[in-house]
Amino acid sequence: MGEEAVEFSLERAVVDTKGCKHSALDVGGKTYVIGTSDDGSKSSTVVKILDKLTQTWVVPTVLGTQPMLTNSQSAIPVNDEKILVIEKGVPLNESIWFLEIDTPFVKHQQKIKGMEVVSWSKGVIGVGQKPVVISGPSGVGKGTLIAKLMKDYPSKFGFSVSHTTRSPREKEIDGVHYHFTERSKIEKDISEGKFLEFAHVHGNVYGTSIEAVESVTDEGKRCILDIDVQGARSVRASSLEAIFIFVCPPSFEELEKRLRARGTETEEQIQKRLRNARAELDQSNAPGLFDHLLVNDDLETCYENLKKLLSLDNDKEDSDSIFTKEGKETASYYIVSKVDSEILLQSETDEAKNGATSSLALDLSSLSGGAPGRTRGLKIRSINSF
Ligand SMILES: Nc1ncnc2c1ncn2[C@@H]1O[C@H](COP(=O)(O)OP(=O)(O)OP(=O)(O)O)[C@@H](O)[C@H]1O
Ligand SMILES: Nc1nc2c(ncn2[C@@H]2O[C@H](COP(=O)(O)O)[C@@H](O)[C@H]2O)c(=O)[nH]1
Repeated sequence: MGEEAVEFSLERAVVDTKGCKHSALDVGGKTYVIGTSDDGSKSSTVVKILDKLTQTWVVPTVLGTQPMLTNSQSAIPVNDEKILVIEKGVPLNESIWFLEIDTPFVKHQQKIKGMEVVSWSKGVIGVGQKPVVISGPSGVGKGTLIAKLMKDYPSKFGFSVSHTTRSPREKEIDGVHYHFTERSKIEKDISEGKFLEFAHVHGNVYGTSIEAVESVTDEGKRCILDIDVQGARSVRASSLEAIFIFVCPPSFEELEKRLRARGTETEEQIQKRLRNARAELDQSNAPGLFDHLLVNDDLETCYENLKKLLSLDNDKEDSDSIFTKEGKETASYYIVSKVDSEILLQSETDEAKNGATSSLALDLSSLSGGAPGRTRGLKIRSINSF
């Protein structure tokens, strides 16, 4: 744990050290100082914590995708678990960040790392559609069904590109089908909290990075994950709200036939996959794990059933669009106050001062997700005056 003397003075909410603006906030028995450090060549975001009882400073391990707080920022505690930080001078939908200081994710990381941990989570306006987890034994046809979906609805769905330590098959492209990676690299990234889930599957490591899922949702698409049952279980236990579908074969014999006909595995690998398939099929009915079971007997029938589950017969517009319009503005906002679950923001820029959006209310009542991924569900509305 990095304890050190720091030259901050904490008399005001914003402290100015060596020309850099820092926000200092009291939450519980601690003071959190958030700002930038400039070593001359590049600036980076820093977080330091003062334990007010012992008067010791700690530099915590910082997880999550970090903001580049190159401009000044304003901050306010949302509750005992997180601090809202708004960076000034960038479009609103790029400027909202949460510093998680005592959420379940942060507590868990503190326990496993045995040190002070905080985590950044980017705030996103709107919720996006729930990702879809598709699981089932190797050879059942998950990839075939997903490929059909992506071909028919390229603007609606995006694939979560997993990382794996297995070797590429003929025609598999790095970055498209998988990120093919070294075991030491994936293990390092997992230990740094960059993965939503990972599992040892058929003798290799497979994992879904947080970025793989979040980048698809950021594009306004619904994310599809093709992962094994262990992975599905981990995602269920995570903060990601998703729909879980298990694809079953019509029979074990048919599964074996498909796996052999695919011709991508050695006999030894096929035997291993079939052994694992029995265990996966046993878990398909585990209470609270899968929302839907789909039998992939006739491919076209199964595909039609999958489309029904995903309501593709019902072409509703994404209701998020009504919340995202305001987020594109490049006004520079600062936090005025917190009223119930709303944060009131005031613009500093001239053009917004004269316009209808000089004041905004940021509604935090329906947040979802959170570190190590994005915090979604923010809503904003214009208000004329406070
Ligand atoms: N309904 C079906 N009837 C007959 N063959 C099928 C059907 N669905 C898929 N297949 C074939 O079965 C083989 C396995 O399918 P696929 O590769 O999609 O399985 P998978 O579940 O994605 O496997 P893995 O988990 O190993 O990636 C492929 O050759 C595919 O063409
Ligand atoms: N837990 C995870 N499982 C994954 C992931 N990506 C793929 N998989 C599963 O692995 C097996 C084998 O895949 P293959 O491409 O080698 O045939 C299959 O069941 C996939 O669903 C992942 O990121 N996490």
